[in-house]
Amino acid sequence: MLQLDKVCVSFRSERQDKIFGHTRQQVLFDVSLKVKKGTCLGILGESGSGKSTMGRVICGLLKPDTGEVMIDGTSVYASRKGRKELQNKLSVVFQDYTTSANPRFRVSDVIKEGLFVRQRREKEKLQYEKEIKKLLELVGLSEDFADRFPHELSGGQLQRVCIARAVSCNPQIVLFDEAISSLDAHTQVQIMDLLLELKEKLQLTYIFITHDLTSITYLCDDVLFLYQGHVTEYLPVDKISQTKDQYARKLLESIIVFDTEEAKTV
Ligand SMILES: Nc1ncnc2c1ncn2[C@@H]1O[C@H](COP(=O)(O)OP(=O)(O)OP(=O)(O)O)[C@@H](O)[C@H]1O
Repeated sequence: MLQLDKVCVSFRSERQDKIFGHTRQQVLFDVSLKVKKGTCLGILGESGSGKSTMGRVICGLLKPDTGEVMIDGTSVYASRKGRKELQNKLSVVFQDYTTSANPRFRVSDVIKEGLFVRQRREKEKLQYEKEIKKLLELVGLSEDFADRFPHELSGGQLQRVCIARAVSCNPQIVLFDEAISSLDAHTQVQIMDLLLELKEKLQLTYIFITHDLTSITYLCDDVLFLYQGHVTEYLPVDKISQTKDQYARKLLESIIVFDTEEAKTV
């Protein structure tokens, strides 16, 4: 359903040795991937590996230098129709829930942002109050939250509201860019359980960008390892232990406790 084919991205950077000179720094090199309907693809890489750049390309915000992004057979960047198609089908949840929800909006207004999109697209008059109550319930919040402001919510609760906004416009795909990284470990697990539940209930497809391998193994079907802008490994999560890629192995070794003689004597 969503496909990237040999995507390359570079940014202009100023040259230190010339007053008016500039070069281009390449950030993504021939990145290709395919997200199958109803699955969750994890994109894993350390800081600066190009994950968010890839996220921006996927959600239609950054046109690649070369390569193609396709949604259901339509090229996203070739025409306005392609971008529209993507906007209709994809929602995004960002890491920074505090800035992605307007602090002057009540929770009901935050969720309404997504409902407006749905109403415009489906040309159908929505009953906002009823829809907001339904969406709050869907993400595990009571209807009393509708009148609160973002600063009156915990991080986990506010991220639930952002998730409600993301699904309120009936997307097919949701892209999560480090969406649980700022939460404490316990809340992370609760949100991941919610995401698994929503994926089933609403038949969603996920793209989950993170630097955390544990959340990939909890949520994802496939994983793509990104290292300095290159895809170094791309495989099903249940085959992850078979990877020969050095970078992937290094990450795996950081979370797997090996049964060594040394460990036994401790
Ligand atoms: N708009 C931009 N202009 C110039 N360089 C950029 C721009 N956006 C990103 N970069 C550079 O691209 C590289 C990859 O950045 P990106 O934010 O995609 O990495 P990341 O893997 O998401 O890192 P993090 O996990 O720390 O957010 C970095 O070297 C960054 O400085």
